[in-house]
Amino acid sequence: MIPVYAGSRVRDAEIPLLRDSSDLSLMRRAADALAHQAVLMLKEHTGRLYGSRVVALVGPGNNGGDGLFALSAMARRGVAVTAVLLASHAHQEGLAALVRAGGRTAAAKALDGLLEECDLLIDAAYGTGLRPGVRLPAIPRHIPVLACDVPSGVDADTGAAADSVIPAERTVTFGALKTGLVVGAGHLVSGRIRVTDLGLNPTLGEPEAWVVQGDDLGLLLDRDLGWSAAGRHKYQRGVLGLLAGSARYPGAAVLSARAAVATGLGLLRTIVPENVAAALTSQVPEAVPLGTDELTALLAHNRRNGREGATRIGAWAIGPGLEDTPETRRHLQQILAANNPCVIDASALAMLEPGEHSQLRILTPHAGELNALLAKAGVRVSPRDIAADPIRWARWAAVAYDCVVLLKGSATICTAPDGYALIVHASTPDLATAGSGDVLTGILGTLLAAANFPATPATVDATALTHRLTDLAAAGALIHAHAGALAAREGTVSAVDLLVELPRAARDLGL
Ligand SMILES: NC(=O)C1=CN([C@@H]2O[C@H](COP(=O)(O)OP(=O)(O)OC[C@H]3O[C@@H](n4cnc5c(N)ncnc54)[C@H](O)[C@@H]3O)[C@@H](O)[C@H]2O)[C@@H](O)CC1
Ligand SMILES: Nc1ncnc2c1ncn2[C@@H]1O[C@H](COP(=O)(O)OP(=O)(O)O)[C@@H](O)[C@H]1O
Repeated sequence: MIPVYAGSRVRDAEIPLLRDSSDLSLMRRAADALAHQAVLMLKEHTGRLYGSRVVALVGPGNNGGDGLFALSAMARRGVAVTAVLLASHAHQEGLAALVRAGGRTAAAKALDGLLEECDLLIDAAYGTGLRPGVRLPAIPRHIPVLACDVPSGVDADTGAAADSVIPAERTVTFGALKTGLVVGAGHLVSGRIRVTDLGLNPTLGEPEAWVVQGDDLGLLLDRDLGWSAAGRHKYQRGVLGLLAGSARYPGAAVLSARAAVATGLGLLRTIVPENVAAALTSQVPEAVPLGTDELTALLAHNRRNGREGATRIGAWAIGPGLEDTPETRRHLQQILAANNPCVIDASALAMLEPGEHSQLRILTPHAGELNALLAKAGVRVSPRDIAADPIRWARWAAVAYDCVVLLKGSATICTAPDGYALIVHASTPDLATAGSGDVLTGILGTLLAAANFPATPATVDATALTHRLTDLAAAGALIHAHAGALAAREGTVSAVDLLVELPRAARDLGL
């Protein structure tokens, strides 16, 4: 797990250090790391170093200072370097170092001409000190860009990006991974990210969130708490109830059901409309239908005896393709009243009320659904606001609905009501395909069902419970992302391709 900090937090930690360190040692370390990555990129793109041409956009602050010191290091290695000064002033010591090393400076109006003969652009215009309203020069797409700390135009706190943002092939970031690089538009323009440690960690405090990766899966599932130990019988591997599907969206129920089974579920019980049942049975023979009367009896039994033992449903997956009818509302209310762990997706999200005390729920909205959830809770935001600061608004929804929220998008954000947040950011854009969310719901359902949550959560520390749910949500997103990566190797990715890759994805990640 990699800690992530708001860019302004890192800046606040850096500024006193920079002021106190007369030898500029921090800035030189940052610049050396930047120059190192620039050399790697030059070798990759041009196959040589000596005689290649590097231009840097240099802004008025310390970000520009990093760029100037990096250019001087490269000039000493035979690279022809030019600093394009975007403002009337630039970092003085950095400028002096550049001149000493034989580098050149140029005014902003010379940029277009310089770019015609440029092997690499270093973007050191603005970093964590960016204020809104910036206007940046357009860089032709064919020029490889290395961003210094943060791609210029990205808000390092939120991931919001200016229209003129300069997308980078790589970003070397200093001190810590910044929130703005892993969520929102910032995530889409940062390219490959390298973090250079500046020894700031003791002064940074609690991270804002954590980025999780495939090798974190074991930690997230917390095997000690009962995840799929070998030799368990099917009921212990997890029994999931699925409330999904409609005549209009019969495929959604099938996708969720198949995903749940492919992730290693013990037993699947399904409540789907009659006109979906036949298709479901033929495409998911593992599913065992659950009648309305049986549902009532089963939930009553759960209430009396807890969720342990044969045939007790341990968790629910609710929503994919569901139609809002009196019957589905009745089922939903019955299930929610039983307070089983559940993942709630798609149209079922619109059937929820804010403020219900329900820590065992994971809601899985995309940005549009999050917008609607927040509106219902009286929080007026636009989809643009959500795109500009997704962690903030996912947290608001987690508080308003008192449950865990998994916000889908190019980065997936999982957050608990107390703000604990995990980010899955390395997923392929190919996942953005119809039905992909239904697959995720099935995966999450299986993880919840197998996690053996205590039947009487009131006796368990509520925060620990929501953190465990958040961990499982992120684990599900990781498995989903890895299945997407495996499928993408063969070409475009459909939801069925994801299903095919799920068993391998689960095995690769050690599930
Ligand atoms: N403090 C330190 O020890 C270190 C700082 N580092 C660098 O320092 C950067 C932060 O430096 P700064 O705080 O100087 O911030 P920046 O260099 O990111 O930008 C601040 C400057 O840009 C101007 N500016 C901001 N927004 C503008 C806008 N919209 N239009 C026009 N001008 C605008 C400000 O007036 C100020 O002059 C980091 O991103 C990082 O690159 C690194 O060198 C690591 C070490
Ligand atoms: N640009 C993107 N890059 C990576 N993953 C994405 C991107 N856009 C969407 N996703 C992921 O694809 C899935 C789409 O889910 P959803 O929007 O519910 O689709 P559907 O309702 O069609 O099934 C989510 O897991 C989401 O995080």
